[in-house]
Amino acid sequence: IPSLAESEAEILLKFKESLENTGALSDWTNAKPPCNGDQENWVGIFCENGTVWGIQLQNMGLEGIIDIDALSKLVYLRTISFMGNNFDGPLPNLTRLSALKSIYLSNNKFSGDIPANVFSGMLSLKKLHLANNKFTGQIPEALAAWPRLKELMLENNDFVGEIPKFPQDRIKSINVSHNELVGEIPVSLSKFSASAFEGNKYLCGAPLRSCDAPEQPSVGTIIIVAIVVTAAIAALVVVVIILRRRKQIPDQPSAAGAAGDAADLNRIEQGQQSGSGSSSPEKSGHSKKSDPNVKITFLNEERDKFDMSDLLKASAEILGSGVFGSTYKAALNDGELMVVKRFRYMNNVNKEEFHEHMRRLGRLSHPNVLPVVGFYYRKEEKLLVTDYVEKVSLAVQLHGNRSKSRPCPDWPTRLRIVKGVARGLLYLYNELPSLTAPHGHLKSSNVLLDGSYTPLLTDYGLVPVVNPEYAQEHMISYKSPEYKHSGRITKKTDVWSLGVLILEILTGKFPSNFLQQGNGGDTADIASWVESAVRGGDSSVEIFDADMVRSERSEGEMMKLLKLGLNCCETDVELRPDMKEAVEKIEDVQEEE
Ligand SMILES: Nc1ncnc2c1ncn2[C@@H]1O[C@H](COP(=O)(O)OP(=O)(O)OP(=O)(O)O)[C@@H](O)[C@H]1O
Repeated sequence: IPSLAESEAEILLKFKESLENTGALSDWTNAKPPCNGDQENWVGIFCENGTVWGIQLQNMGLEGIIDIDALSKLVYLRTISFMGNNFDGPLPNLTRLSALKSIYLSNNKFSGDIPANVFSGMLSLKKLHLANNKFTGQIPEALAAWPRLKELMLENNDFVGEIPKFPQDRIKSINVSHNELVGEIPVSLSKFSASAFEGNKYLCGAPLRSCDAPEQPSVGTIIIVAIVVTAAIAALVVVVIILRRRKQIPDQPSAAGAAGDAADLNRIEQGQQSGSGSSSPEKSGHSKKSDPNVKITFLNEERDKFDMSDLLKASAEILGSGVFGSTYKAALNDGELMVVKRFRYMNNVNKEEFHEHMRRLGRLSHPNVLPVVGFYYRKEEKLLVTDYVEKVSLAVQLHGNRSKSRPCPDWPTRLRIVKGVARGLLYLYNELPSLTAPHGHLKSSNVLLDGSYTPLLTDYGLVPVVNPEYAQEHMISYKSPEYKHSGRITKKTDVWSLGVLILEILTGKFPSNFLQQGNGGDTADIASWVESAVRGGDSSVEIFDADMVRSERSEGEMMKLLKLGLNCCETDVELRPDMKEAVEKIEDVQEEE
């Protein structure tokens, strides 16, 4: 439509006039219209049928005024992104852009309160990204009423007050971390990970600490609480047994064991409370003891360098709560950061077998596998100790708050992450051949990234020790199509998890957001979504993460990896590559053609 295209050029040039530092927009001139059909002639413009449907001017050093009046004349405009520029002052009055589906204004210098009515009438709004600015005041309550709002990214601002009460299942992705929010997290948001809410000192409720729980226990307290609770239960069992004996009910087979347990637990409790926590390495093995009862077993002599009393005393900050329990970060005296993860529901094997399995895990050594440094064993609960990994998880990196120290990973970084994950997995396959799913719980929160974005796998090799019913309900392998169809996991189940992870990395979409029951009882998943988008000929802009910086010459390789991800997700296990083949194909993908 030439006349419309011309007028769009005029509108956009008018829009450019109020911007400053527009060096990056040098091809915005009258020499060519912004769109020819679906072809974009101007940088940062997305076209469809000769009209502009999107403007994405990211990381261009732009400042000045965003001319909403001009933008409101672009009748087909549905998405705007001005992320990563230097815009400041109050949020522009977006009310006139009522057809917008996505607004990305993160990583600027906007400030001030957001007027309550600024989004009024924006009934199509699906995604609102205002992270890493200096907004103040309340999060507008009206956002909770927008029928289509799915993604809300408000992290790293100075928002105050309570989080609006979003209806159940409306929001698919949220981050309000590092603000000044207070009060209880609405129940409708409690399913999101703690990282979406952390950094708000007075915010509480699931997935953060309960509103009346203390904030930072020490690691020692965590252990003591676990022991005391267990001891109390055991003592209760003993009392019941004694009472039953008095009534001359014949002994139950478990009585002696339970009484022994209780005595043992009481000893441990006393030992723990009076124990100095000083340590001396045990000559015959790699274990280190502080007293006869409470001991963390160290799995690697070279790492056997910190004193257990350091760890017990260290104040532990909760990092989040997963399906097995909470994970804590603890700083030792010398500043070294450790992570202690509590595991419940881990009684599938007896103590000796558990120790043996941990020793197997402790022997692993690969640049993409986070070693288990040590563990603490109680029948009812285990603690696993690992190093703290600086950039936290891939999940946080992909879906969490963005800042200078945590920028959105670009395509080369994402490809390196996929390759590292693949190498780590292949290593686990080679070293743990007896396990059906050597990882078993692969997902983006279990891929940690170090300072140079090297991925490190964690929570691997646990399927054999987790109680089967619990594993079936909660571990990633048991969400696979083959488990749903045949009740079995196979050697290709981790390949499926790898496929899902690849799709998540490329699309920037969180797989669990797709796990809702469809009408026919079918479970929608990220692979079906990607597959139908590819089949339907959706543009790469719509499929790949819009925030992922890449060059034009990388699109072909990105598509190659996407298709490989889909292949790994094949419902029919026969059609999936095995781990070795999958990794070989991943190694073939290049940054650019
Ligand atoms: N060693 C570590 N260093 C830094 N962050 C970690 C470390 N281990 C776990 N985390 C982070 O702590 C948070 C809580 O982890 P946790 O393992 O308890 O839950 P999860 O990974 O979300 O779920 P699951 O229990 O199913 O693995 C996650 O964001 C995770 O990425």
